[in-house]
Amino acid sequence: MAQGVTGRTRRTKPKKQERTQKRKRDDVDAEKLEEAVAELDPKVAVESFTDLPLSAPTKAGLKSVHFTTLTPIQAKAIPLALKGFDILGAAKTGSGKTLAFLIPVLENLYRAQCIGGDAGLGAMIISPTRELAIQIFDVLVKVGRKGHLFAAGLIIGGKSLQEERDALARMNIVVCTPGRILQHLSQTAMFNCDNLRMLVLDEADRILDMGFQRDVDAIVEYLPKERQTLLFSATQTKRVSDLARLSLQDPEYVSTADPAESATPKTLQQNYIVTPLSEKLDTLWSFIQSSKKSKILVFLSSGKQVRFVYESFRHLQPGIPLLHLHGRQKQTARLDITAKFRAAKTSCLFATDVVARGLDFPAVDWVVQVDCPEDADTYIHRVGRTARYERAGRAVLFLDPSEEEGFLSRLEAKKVPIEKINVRQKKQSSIKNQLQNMCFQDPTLKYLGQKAFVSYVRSIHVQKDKEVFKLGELPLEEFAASMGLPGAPRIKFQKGDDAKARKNAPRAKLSDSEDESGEEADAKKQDGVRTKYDRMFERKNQDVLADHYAKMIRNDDVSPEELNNLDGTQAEDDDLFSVKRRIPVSEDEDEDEDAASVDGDAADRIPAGVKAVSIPGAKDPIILDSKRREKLLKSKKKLLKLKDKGTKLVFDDEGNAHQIYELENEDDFKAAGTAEEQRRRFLEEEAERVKQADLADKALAKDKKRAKKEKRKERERAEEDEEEEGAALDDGEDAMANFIADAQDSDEEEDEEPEEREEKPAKRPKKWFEEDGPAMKKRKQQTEAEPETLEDLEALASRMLG
Ligand SMILES: Nc1ncnc2c1ncn2[C@@H]1O[C@H](COP(=O)(O)OP(=O)(O)OP(=O)(O)O)[C@@H](O)[C@H]1O
Repeated sequence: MAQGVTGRTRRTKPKKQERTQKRKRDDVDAEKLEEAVAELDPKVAVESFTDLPLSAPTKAGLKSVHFTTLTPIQAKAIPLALKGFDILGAAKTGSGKTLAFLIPVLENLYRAQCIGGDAGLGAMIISPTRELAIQIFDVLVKVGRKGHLFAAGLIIGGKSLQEERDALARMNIVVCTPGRILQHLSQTAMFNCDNLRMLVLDEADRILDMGFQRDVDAIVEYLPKERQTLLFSATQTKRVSDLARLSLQDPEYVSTADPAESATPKTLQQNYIVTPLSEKLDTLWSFIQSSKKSKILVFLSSGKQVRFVYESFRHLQPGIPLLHLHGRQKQTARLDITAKFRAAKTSCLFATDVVARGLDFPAVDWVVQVDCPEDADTYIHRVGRTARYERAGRAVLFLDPSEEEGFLSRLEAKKVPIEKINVRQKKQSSIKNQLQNMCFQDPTLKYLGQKAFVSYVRSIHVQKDKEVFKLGELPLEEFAASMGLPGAPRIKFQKGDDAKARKNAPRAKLSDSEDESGEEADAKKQDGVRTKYDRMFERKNQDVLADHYAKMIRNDDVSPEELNNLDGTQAEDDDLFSVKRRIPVSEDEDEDEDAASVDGDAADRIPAGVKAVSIPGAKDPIILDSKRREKLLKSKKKLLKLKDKGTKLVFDDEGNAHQIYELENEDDFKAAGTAEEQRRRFLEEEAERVKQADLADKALAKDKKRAKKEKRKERERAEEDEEEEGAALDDGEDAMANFIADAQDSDEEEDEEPEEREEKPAKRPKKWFEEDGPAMKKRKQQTEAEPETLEDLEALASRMLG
């Protein structure tokens, strides 16, 4: 089959003459198949693909992927779909629904000889997420590549409209996401779907729900009414209104689920634990610690939660490769991460519901739901990422005591067999102090934590099921403390906030709203009025975060050690995830001569082609990737900064050095209380110190704001005085005077408040993580670059599609 990836159709070899001959043979085949399909009795059970009237290329494709027996949903749905019925297909997660619609798509278009550029678009397959669309496309290519001549492509965005447009014009089968295909339908003059024969909605209930409602209704308007429609999902919609929207004609409801049975696979073991919100992170950490040799998928409620948990756990070096995925990452990063998780033997992926549906990650051992899903259907899809197609798997759900009763009743209604288990107290460890320490030392992590907190609370606020999600009963202060935050950030809720609409909003839009909401935590005034200063403060923080995150996503999604692990060579646990800090360099100081050489160990970590020198006493070698760094070596004063500060030691009578604490008098130590008391006191003091530092930060910001306000008032007063004086001037002079005053004002404003300008945040000194040397640039090019050309994307997709 000819395949195109996000923007162009790519044809496989057969030369023109061979193709024409093949088309003739196919015509004959198609006619024979048509007769065979007409005679096919869908009530007669079929077991093997060879029992079905399928074309030779499809049979060969199935053989090449070693599929011989049909799964129950395939056995029921394929014969009906071949005969042209509209279908509502429902079967458990991992039961083979993808082929249940792909085989009929290939076959029905084949029999109709809807092949080649002139035939036009014959089938449209819509998926709710890009990842799932790619996976469907992957299966289509695998099954269709043994001799089918269709042109198939992916339209999921991440590519210029023009390139996608050109490709669409030649496609016979398109796999797409709703938003992007609608964009083409409404903006591409030459794109028409008059010949469309089949519409398929995978995860149909999701596509038909509130979030995609408008897009889907608009898409359907462009499609011919006379067509075959196939809807598939593990949690199927049967709402008449939904079916009417799609103009389904007497659809056949095909389900393999026994109504008395659960919609979850039998091979899945499901448990829940009750853990207060404030202990969730501790429980998750302890869980990961006890499952280091597993492949784990952890669901959290928002991208910000995912980012915070991933970043903080990474710093804590859990001894298992960590990955994270959410809808606001760039497409290339998302594809890369799904590919890595697919290939991994042991790994822990923190993700939002962007991977809850349809994705077929092989051999996931555990699905952990740290944040309660919005409803039972989401629960079913999430746990469905494990125990796929006859394999075993385990799922565990964390519930706050306030959620337990409500959510269990929702699961019971869906007959989900779930049992309570308790956490072994011996295995439970707390990371609260480490998180507190990390947030204190690293403001970026603190901001992330605050954003994560706010987004979590918002996600609870917007939940529709108030019997499960009771914001008032959640221990929010304790939750903030458990994340290492010095207090619970203040939150202002927006009216009419629609979680699903936000979920489906384009990435760019989302990041706007996200940034706005996130920073409310610190920056919004109690009366809700946002000043220029507030905006400036928000912008600065976003700036730090955005850059920091961009870098982390580009460089550190998987550390080299993690990559090793993914390759199967397990590194030492305690070597995992070390964060390599960059060496800070200040610009202006005296210079002097000094130099050194690289030590062997450090040299291993330096990319080939980059010069590096080590400084005696300094932890890391300096990478000579710029003139500035070379200059640095000439300044003794600067070099001093790079050396270790040293440790204070005390010498005993024999002249032996000791750490200070070693020489503390035992009686003194005992007098200060038990070790546990001292530890608790120390932690309390430290927590207080963090709180005070935070208050001081806020007070400072307040003072600055007041000073600025004063200045502005003074200036306004001066302007008023000037205006009064200038009133005596004649008209011409007056206009000129005003003009000059305006110009001066704007200059002044620039000098005084440059950071208040909306367009560009003030340039700030580079941080340790913002090195921009050649090595970095090269790495950036390799890892972060949004694919600019079609070839980039094709290369990427071909990696995905194997
Ligand atoms: N006939 C078959 N024989 C063997 N394996 C199959 C067959 N059909 C599908 N599979 C395998 O079963 C797994 C699950 O299939 P698929 O992803 O289509 O499930 P699904 O029902 O769509 O799941 P979900 O509800 O999560 O989307 C895949 O790994 C697929 O390769």
